[in-house]
Amino acid sequence: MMPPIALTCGDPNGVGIDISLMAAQRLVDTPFFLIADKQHVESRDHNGIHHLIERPADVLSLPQGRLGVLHHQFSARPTLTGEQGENARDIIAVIERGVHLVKSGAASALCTNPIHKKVLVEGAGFAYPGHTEFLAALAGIKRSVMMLACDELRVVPVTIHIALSDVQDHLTPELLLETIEITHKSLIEDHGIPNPRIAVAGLNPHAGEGGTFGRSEIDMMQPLIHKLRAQGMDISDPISADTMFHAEARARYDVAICMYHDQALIPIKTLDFHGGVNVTLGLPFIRTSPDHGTAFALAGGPDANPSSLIAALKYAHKLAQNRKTNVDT
Ligand SMILES: NC(=O)c1ccc[n+]([C@@H]2O[C@H](COP(=O)([O-])OP(=O)(O)OC[C@H]3O[C@@H](n4cnc5c(N)ncnc54)[C@H](O)[C@@H]3O)[C@@H](O)[C@H]2O)c1
Ligand SMILES: N[C@H](C(=O)O)[C@H](O)COP(=O)(O)O
Repeated sequence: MMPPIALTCGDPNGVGIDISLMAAQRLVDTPFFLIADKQHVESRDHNGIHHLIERPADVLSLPQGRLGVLHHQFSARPTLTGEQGENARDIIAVIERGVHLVKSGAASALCTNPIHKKVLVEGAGFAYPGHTEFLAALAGIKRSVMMLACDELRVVPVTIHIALSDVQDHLTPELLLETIEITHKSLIEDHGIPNPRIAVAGLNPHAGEGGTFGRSEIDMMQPLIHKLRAQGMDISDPISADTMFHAEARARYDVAICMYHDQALIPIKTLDFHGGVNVTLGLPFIRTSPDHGTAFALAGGPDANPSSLIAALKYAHKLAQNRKTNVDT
């Protein structure tokens, strides 16, 4: 049997603990444990389903429907009123602990509940835009890639958490090349797609309209695409982003490489907000996350929907199985 998945609690003022409790009651055959402060979980567990564990493997002997909790001491009780900087260091430490467990083999994959970036920056001087870049640093690699996936679509933003006005400057051929290569490799090795069909979104309206509305497509993207195609990659010319996400267009590719955050995330969160999963590609370990954020207004109540977290745990389980199969064969 594979080790369980390590699930971090994220910001305890967000919905992470609530949806983790709900996921434990609904998920079958996907063992996971939550790293969180036991008092935080106790105060939100209205059905008495959590159970403290000493080590990850203990969760494998719990009855179905129980939530195994690996205690991590936090500085403060969540106020459930929004941003609270006091716990910022502990939130980061839980992510580090999750990574340690997955690197050591005690966990088969890492799944992360949402963090609030501003809370971590202001409360602990967090030096990363999000999990994606922090996990690359903890793994000791230069770059990781963010992909969001649902049944109908996979999208990769090349630039992520930067101001729209900075996108053009950050969009270099090196960044585009690294992003496409990491995505291509992961789709083959982790996702079992032997020859992934890659669609590339243009940066400008109408993909630049032949240079009329911008030249990034002609000067930066096209030469790189020609080179990759000559190497055998199934990759499109820059496509006008406004016409690449309807059903017939989506059927023509396995992943859409998008130039900035919202170009990628608006279509997928519109199509399937509650089924979307955020996956980090290029790491030596598996990491997934729900596609939503901390949803502070819903924390502590019954209204948060656990579907995206459940999808993320299933996705992590599937990728862990694929990696195990690759190693075994
Ligand atoms: N993986 C992550 O750590 C992650 C992902 C996205 C956003 N964030 C962070 O979350 C914070 C809040 O971001 P936001 O307000 O833009 O997005 P959000 O996803 O937290 O909320 C957007 C809307 O969706 C609703 N919503 C979110 N999750 C839901 C759920 N499980 N069930 C029902 N409704 C849900 C919210 O109530 C809100 O109306 C920001 O700091 C952002 O950076 C973190
Ligand atoms: N860009 C993601 C989203 O909007 O859903 C999100 O902020 C997650 O980022 P990390 O996984 O890097 O924390």
